[in-house]
Amino acid sequence: MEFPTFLFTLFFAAIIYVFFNNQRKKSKIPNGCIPLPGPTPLPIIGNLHQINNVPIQDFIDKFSNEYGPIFQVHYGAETWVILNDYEIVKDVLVKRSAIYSSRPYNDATTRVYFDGGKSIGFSPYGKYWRAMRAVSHQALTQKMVNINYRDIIHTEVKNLMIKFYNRSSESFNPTDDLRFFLINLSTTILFGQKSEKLSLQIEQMISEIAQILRPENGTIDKFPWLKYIPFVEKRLNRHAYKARDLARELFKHLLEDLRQKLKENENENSFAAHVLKNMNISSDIVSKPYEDSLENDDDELKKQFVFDEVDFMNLNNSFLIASAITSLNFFQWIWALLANYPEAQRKIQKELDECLQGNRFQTPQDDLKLPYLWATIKESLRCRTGSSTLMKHSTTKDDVYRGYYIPAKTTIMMSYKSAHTSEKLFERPNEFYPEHYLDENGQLKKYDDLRDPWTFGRGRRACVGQNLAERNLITTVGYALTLFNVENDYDSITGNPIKLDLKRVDKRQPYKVRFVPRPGVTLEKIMQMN
Ligand code: HEM
Repeated sequence: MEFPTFLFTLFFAAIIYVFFNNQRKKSKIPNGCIPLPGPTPLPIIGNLHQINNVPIQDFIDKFSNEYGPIFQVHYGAETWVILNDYEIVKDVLVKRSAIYSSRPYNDATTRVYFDGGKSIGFSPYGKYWRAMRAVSHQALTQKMVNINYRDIIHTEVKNLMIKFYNRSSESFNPTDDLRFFLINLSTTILFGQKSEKLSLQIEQMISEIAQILRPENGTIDKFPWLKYIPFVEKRLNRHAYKARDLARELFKHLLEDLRQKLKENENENSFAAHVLKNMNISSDIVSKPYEDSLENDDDELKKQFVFDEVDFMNLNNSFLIASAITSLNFFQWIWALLANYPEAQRKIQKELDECLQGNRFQTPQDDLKLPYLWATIKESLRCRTGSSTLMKHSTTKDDVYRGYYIPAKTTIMMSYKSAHTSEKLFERPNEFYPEHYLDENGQLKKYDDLRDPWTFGRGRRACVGQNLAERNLITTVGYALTLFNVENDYDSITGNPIKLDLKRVDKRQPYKVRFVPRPGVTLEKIMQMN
């Protein structure tokens, strides 16, 4: 068959397949259930004509007004059920988490980059994921973070502060310094090592993987038949293949180094060392997350899961990506926010000065004396999450929720906005107001499942690195405000500060701020402070 004829036949076959598939899905809705509302899809492209290139939050707002807080859209062959109400999101993530805690199978990320879902973040819900999660959790408890990683955080944050001090005569965009700070911090925590070469390799790998992580990316998920055309598949997944090759090379060396280090010192304390000691790794077995996670695996729960080396490397890789990308989002935002709100800085500095007397840095033991700092971190996470929706979830079996039929393997997208900007939950939902998290005595309010930021997720699949992430955020912002006033750039003619447009910062547009040393702060003093 000629190639164009082959393509045409394939295209035609795909139309028929999608058409019949849609009909089949419609007829499968059980009696008494309501079909999910949503814009009418066209054959093959679904709702792409209405949602492609539209910011996710914009179409969520638009369709929610029309169809309510639960609706579906079709990204080509992919169906997303969108939840845009915090009570519903909580129901699904917490009360019905046994059904809603899987991840959709994404061609570039799951199949190519993570070798068929061999990782914690992209594995299906089930036996494999539970075993991954247990190993990770052990290495990231509050206690482990404070005992094992706090010193590393202290050292790396102090180095960052020295960089900021050395640039204190200018206004600058801190993104590059922050990126390398986060990579160095992650590699030191994960593997007990850092170097410029390593940072550059990771930087390259992350920039490739970042191209495929956006929820709306994934042409092959929208048009699955494309993957049967070899050169098209290779081209569409080029970032995933490149990132995978870089990761394999990188982690192979890191694993060799780690094994060598453990021979020399079995008390090696890095995250990877801890995981390697607790993970049952065999060279004979090849785990297959999808097959290994089949339902009815309860009897197997007590048996220790057997992993392979790729699982180990991909677990560490997931942590690297998860920590570097999400934390960078936070840090790109927080300095702009603080520069625009000097009054919040003064309140934080007052409590830092009272607690530390200007001659040391804070430690986890000081946490209770720093409520305004904690409230500011929470409020900045509430005001800006870095993406409109949580990481995609997926259903493990059919469910009927509020009368709607939601079949197994449906992709579930949950919007942060419904909780973060709810007038029912917040006095000033659209303002930066750290007092949202303080009680009448100025103390941090007790954790509240609805009002606390949803930025780390909720339920079984919530961020497993939250303790580490929060320790890092609080330490970095606390150290910075102990040493500096974060100021807006000045207009060179009038000398007036230029207030930043936070909407542009939110869209990751570059901006500049100044880190102006506070009275008495010198390089020598920073070097001496512990
Ligand atoms: C500001 C920093 C961070 C934010 C905002 C953040 C946020 C999130 C969110 C929203 C999820 C998905 C929750 C869900 O699907 O319901 C997640 C998952 C995850 N995070 Fe984080 N994270 C941060 C830092 C970290 C760090 C430092 C680590 C590692 C040490 C980490 C490791 C992970 C992992 C492994 C998962 C996947 C969990 C799973 O699928 O079971 N994160 N994170």
